[in-house]
Amino acid sequence: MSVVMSEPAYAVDVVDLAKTYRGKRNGAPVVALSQVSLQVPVGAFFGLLGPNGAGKSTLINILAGLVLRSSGEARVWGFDIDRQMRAARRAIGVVPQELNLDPFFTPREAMEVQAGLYGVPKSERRTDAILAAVGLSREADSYARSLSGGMRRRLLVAKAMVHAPPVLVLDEPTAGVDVELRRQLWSYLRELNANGTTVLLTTHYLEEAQALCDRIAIINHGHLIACDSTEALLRRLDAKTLTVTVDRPLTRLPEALSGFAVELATPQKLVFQYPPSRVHAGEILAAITAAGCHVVDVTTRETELEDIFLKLTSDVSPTPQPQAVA
Ligand SMILES: Nc1ncnc2c1ncn2[C@@H]1O[C@H](COP(=O)(O)OP(=O)(O)OP(=O)(O)O)[C@@H](O)[C@H]1O
Repeated sequence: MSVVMSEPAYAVDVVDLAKTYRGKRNGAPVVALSQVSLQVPVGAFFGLLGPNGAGKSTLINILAGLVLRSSGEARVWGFDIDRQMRAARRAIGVVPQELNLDPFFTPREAMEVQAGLYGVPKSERRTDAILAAVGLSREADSYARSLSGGMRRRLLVAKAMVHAPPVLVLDEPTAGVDVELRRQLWSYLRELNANGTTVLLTTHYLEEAQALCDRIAIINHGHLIACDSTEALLRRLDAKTLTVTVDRPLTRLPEALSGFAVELATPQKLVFQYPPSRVHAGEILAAITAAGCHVVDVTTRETELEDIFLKLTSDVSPTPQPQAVA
């Protein structure tokens, strides 16, 4: 079954989405999502980031039809998740966080069962091709219980792709996957994305989001606190670090450097923090020379997503607001 659905305005469109879980054993209700609005463009590689308990799984489980929203709107590939539920579910493939595989099914059997669930005609099934793409051809007929954690994770990705959905959603796809397999999975996801699949993933790994995603949304305590292109998010901090080793020990900062945010990390090492949009590293190096020092070594550190993430998530209050319970 190929993707014949016409192209919508957005692959995923969420408006004012809110979810409050009933409290467990008469406990207070838990606000998991609060008025979240975001759009995932068609063809995007979109990262949903946030600390533990931020509401990431709740959001994707609502899109997948596994959790009922309390209020707001959600569309997958233009289909309303309630009013056009069947079409919305066909448009999405979900790779869950838990490795929930039947241990007595082989990967081939698991794929066939999944294809049957989605009503994919036998002639249109691509079991072998998908298993090959995720590197599981050799294990196609082994019991799932004999697969390693990384292989199981890849089988889950393969299962989510049986009905060739235009949108693939992955909840923490590389949790517990070793570096080598993580790279393999990344390259498979990149390939899928390059071939037109819109990918939405949640991750704790900022490095992962930075490496893969062209757009990133950050949620914290159920609130959307940023949604931008990865590049713009990185630019937002406008901060770089330049570490300069000079040829002689300094007892104090030279006068010529007083206009910079700089500190002496060691007698021969100066650490500068500067906004690259307004200050060029060359100006700093020229000032060091003007101060009578020779530069022996220079290193720079770019802003990383982690810096922005820490900055953004540190100033949002965790106080949950009681709302209507679904
Ligand atoms: N079924 C449930 N019943 C009650 N509370 C829930 C339920 N599922 C999630 N929650 C709560 O909702 C909040 C958001 O949880 P969610 O799993 O969506 O976060 P997350 O960002 O995916 O976290 P993690 O990264 O740890 O998976 C948390 O406070 C969580 O305890």
